[in-house]
Amino acid sequence: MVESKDKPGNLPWVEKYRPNTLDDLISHKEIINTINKFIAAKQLPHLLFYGPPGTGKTSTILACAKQLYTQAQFKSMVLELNASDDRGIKIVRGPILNFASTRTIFAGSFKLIILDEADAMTKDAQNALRRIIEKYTENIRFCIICNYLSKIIPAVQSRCTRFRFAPLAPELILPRLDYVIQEEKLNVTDDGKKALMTLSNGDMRKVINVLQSTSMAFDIVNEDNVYTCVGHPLKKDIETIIESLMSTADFQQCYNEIATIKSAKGLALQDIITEIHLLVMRIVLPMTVINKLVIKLAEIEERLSQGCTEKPQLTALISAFFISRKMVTLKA
Ligand SMILES: Nc1ncnc2c1ncn2[C@@H]1O[C@H](COP(=O)(O)OP(=O)(O)OP(=O)(O)O)[C@@H](O)[C@H]1O
Repeated sequence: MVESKDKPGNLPWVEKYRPNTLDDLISHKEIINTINKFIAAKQLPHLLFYGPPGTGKTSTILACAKQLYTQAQFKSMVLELNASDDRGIKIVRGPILNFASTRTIFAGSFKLIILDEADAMTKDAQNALRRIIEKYTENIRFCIICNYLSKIIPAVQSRCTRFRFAPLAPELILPRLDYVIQEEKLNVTDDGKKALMTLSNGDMRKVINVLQSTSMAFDIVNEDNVYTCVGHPLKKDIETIIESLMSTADFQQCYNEIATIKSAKGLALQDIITEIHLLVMRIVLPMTVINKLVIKLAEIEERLSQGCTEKPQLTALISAFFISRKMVTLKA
């Protein structure tokens, strides 16, 4: 993995450590093997890559393009369109059609159009695209990249070979993370690495971005510093909040205690609910009470995701715990 050496030092680390070749990519070995075979046989079909962010979709097609074309050919043979470009029918009838309909000067080869974040394209634009995909197949190959397959019309899906990029497994992220740590000469603890991987949910971009910001803000990258850097609740904060919810007798006092932690650490109620949910199963309460509590937590989370303000939802959270405690005392 020598990809960082020839890139300028002021690049964000996600770009500095973007894989240059297909072999540098971690995970998705079956996909990479298949694509390598397509390239070797010079029979690349139209491609459709889908899956969650930061799993290597764009990196894969860029590495393929580097394998297919020399540096001098790259500019004239590859058209890359992403979210910053217009997503309507105009872009299909304009730049895409122009690029697809002009013949390549390199005999025997085809040009490549990379449509990144294609799920943002309008239905009209996608419908216009399907004719172009068919008509110019001899001259052009498309690589359509999206997060949500359902946003791509079936007609476009059926013209492409689909590959799903799953979230990256922690054991695959770890060697890559160690490599970046070693290259950047960082002081990272084991619990810091674990926190980076837990927060990222298999998104390598997030791992590298959070690593970069934490290492810039703190001398050492440990669990507490990682969570503090992204404003995610620390384990000990959640334990204090649960303790307060389970033992404080006075509603107002409980509200004040949680609101103080929230504002001192700049925490979002949604993150607090997610973390409480992970711990709530471990609280010793009768199953019927836990069931009701989990349903209430889900309702609060839903309201927050719909844009409700945090204050009433915090009181709803405290009420849910107070009702559960009341149910326990009534049962006893
Ligand atoms: N499989 C991988 N192997 C090595 N690095 C990776 C991999 N996936 C992602 N990365 C890192 O994350 C960064 C972002 O990856 P990339 O742009 O390929 O993700 P993506 O799947 O296209 O995401 P999005 O859907 O948000 O566009 C890369 O620059 C690279 O540093």
